[in-house]
Amino acid sequence: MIERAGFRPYDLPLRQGWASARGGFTRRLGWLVWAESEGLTGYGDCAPLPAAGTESHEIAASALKRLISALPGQEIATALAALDVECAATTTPAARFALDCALADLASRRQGLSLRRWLAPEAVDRLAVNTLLGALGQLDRETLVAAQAQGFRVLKLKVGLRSPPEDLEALMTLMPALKAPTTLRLDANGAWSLDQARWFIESLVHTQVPIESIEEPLAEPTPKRLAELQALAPFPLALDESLPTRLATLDPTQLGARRLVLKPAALGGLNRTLALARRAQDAQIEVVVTSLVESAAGLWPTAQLAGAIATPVAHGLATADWLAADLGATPRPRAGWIELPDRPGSGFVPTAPS
Ligand SMILES: O=C(O)CCC(=O)c1ccccc1C(=O)O
Ligand SMILES: [Mg+2]
Repeated sequence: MIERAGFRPYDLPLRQGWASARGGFTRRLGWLVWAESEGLTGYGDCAPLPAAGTESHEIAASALKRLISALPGQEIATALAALDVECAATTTPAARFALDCALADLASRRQGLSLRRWLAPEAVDRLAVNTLLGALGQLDRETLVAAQAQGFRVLKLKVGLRSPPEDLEALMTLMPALKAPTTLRLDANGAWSLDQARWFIESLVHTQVPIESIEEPLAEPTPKRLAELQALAPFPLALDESLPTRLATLDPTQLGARRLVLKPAALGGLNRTLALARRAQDAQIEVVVTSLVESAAGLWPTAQLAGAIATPVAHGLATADWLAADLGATPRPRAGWIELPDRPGSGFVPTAPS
């Protein structure tokens, strides 16, 4: 039975400003959520980011208050099941993710299982991850060389902050610094019209720039437009922040794109993201799991989910270094991989007593 539950706000500064075609931020604000049962504590993180498809902080705060006050006296399994009824993932995904993680952390600790194996017995222990180098226009050669020296094989860059020709020229300039098998993952965050995206992709195809994928190329990503673009691209196009709004009616075979970027904090929880991943994979659609640049309390369960999904594609989980301070130790990439520990639960342990 859950005896106590609570949440407290956090405000973590970034080491450097985050920039994307959908705007940026310089700090991450959220809440550490916890639930206690029989001497164990489970943790979750609620860190809304409306640009990524979550609710606002105001809406998340009132949902958290309501959901957390209902926990004491409930069994963990009952509370988990109640989330499906009482908390619409479509309207409050970040709040639902936080509660879901706290309860799943608690349940898996109780069973002595890592969260990933509690989610899926066939979970893997190692995750390939990309590094995120920020906006293409601000990137220098040294950063590109250093990221490869650290062992990253997929380097992610934000594009669409300037015109497509400027972005293309910057890529051509950087290309000599790329050593095989390093590839670039580009994220346009919905910056382009169909004509701009077509021009950019067709131009790229004539260069030798090794592109791994492009996330959210289109301002209006209808399946028809995406399919037209995808037919031009020898690499996957991916849907990311346009996904949460379409979740209710989502048929993975009808998206027009070959890849989905899954952010469990924007999709409303671990199990429902895992279910979506399975449906996508059954339809030959690749999936990638990424963080919301939230605290370690959210990054750990997100990485555990990626372990449960078990795909070879690099995940966007190397985001801990964007934060100048954190709530606990973070999953650390080494040579382009995150090695998940065997200990029970998500792996998150808060550094200071709250
Ligand atoms: O994919 C990654 O490497 C990190 C996650 C990431 O880029 C991201 C983080 C917060 C909000 C939006 C995005 C994005 O992919 O657009
Ligand atoms: Mg993205």
